[in-house]
Amino acid sequence: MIEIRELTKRYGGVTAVDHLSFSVRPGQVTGFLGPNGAGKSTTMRAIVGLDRPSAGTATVNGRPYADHPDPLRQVGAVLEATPAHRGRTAYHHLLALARTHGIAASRVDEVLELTGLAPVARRRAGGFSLGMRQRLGIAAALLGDPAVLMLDEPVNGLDPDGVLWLRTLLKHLAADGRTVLVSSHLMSEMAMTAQHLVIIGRGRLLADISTAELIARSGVDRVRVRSPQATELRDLLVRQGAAVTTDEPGTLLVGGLPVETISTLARGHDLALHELSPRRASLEQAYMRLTRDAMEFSAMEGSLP
Ligand SMILES: Nc1ncnc2c1ncn2[C@@H]1O[C@H](COP(=O)(O)OP(=O)(O)OP(=O)(O)O)[C@@H](O)[C@H]1O
Repeated sequence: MIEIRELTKRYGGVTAVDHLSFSVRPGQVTGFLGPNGAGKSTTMRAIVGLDRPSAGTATVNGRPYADHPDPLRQVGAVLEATPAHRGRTAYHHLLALARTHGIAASRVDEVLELTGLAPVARRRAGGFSLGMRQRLGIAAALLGDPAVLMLDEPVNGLDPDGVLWLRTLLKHLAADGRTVLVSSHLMSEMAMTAQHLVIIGRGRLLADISTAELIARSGVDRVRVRSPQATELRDLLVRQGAAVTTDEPGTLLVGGLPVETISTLARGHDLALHELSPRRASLEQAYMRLTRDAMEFSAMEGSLP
């Protein structure tokens, strides 16, 4: 469990994180979302004690990270993809880490298998691609078999196979009862990986919500209707107060009337329907709306005398 309470971090005149509070619970993947510069990395650095908060607290399993006698067994963190000594092989990099943290050497082979690095374990990390370095960072984070796993933008540099692999791995780790926090600026990726979402903008909390609920709240925006009598149908729907637009001949996008009403009206006027499909505002749109509003709000605040 990670608990952030009223966390604030200022760098000179810049407030990177602003009275932020949220909890990350075990048993599910939590996506940490926000546009570039929202404060995700700063928050994650504060969680592992790399950044000292200006105010507020960040605790892991009830204590600040630095107060744990066995931090590598508490939290596995992948904050940037440059962890390894370039001249060392992947195996020796992990072995050195294991030795300095009292972890059995046999665990090195386990994490190499888990991350798909076993075939390149004897190659020098200096020659690794960005994707391989990401995997090596994840292997290091998993060494202590930690209860909490935290990854900052781990998808960067991974190819589509790697993205799918990571998504599956994170879900398994969470299903085993671990706390998994993973940051991204891509809502589409997080919607497929995370069961819960914490969304921030300009260092402030915008939403702390289950992915399912955010999808449900995105709601039905409009109904797409196709008809060989689209013009008559459009006039009819407008008379009923609908907002109707057209993006291709014979097709209407109808706002303000439910599917049932459109169907009943068309039947009552003998108008044929070839398609009647509700369109959900995409999650991406819901996310953009949420973060854009935060930006505008902050811009307005900034312009006040
Ligand atoms: N060491 C630092 N010194 C000064 N300003 C910083 C420092 N670290 C971060 N910032 C500023 O704090 C704000 C938040 O940055 P942060 O890197 O935490 O955001 P982020 O959400 O992780 O963004 P990104 O997705 O671009 O990595 C930004 O305005 C950034 O310029």
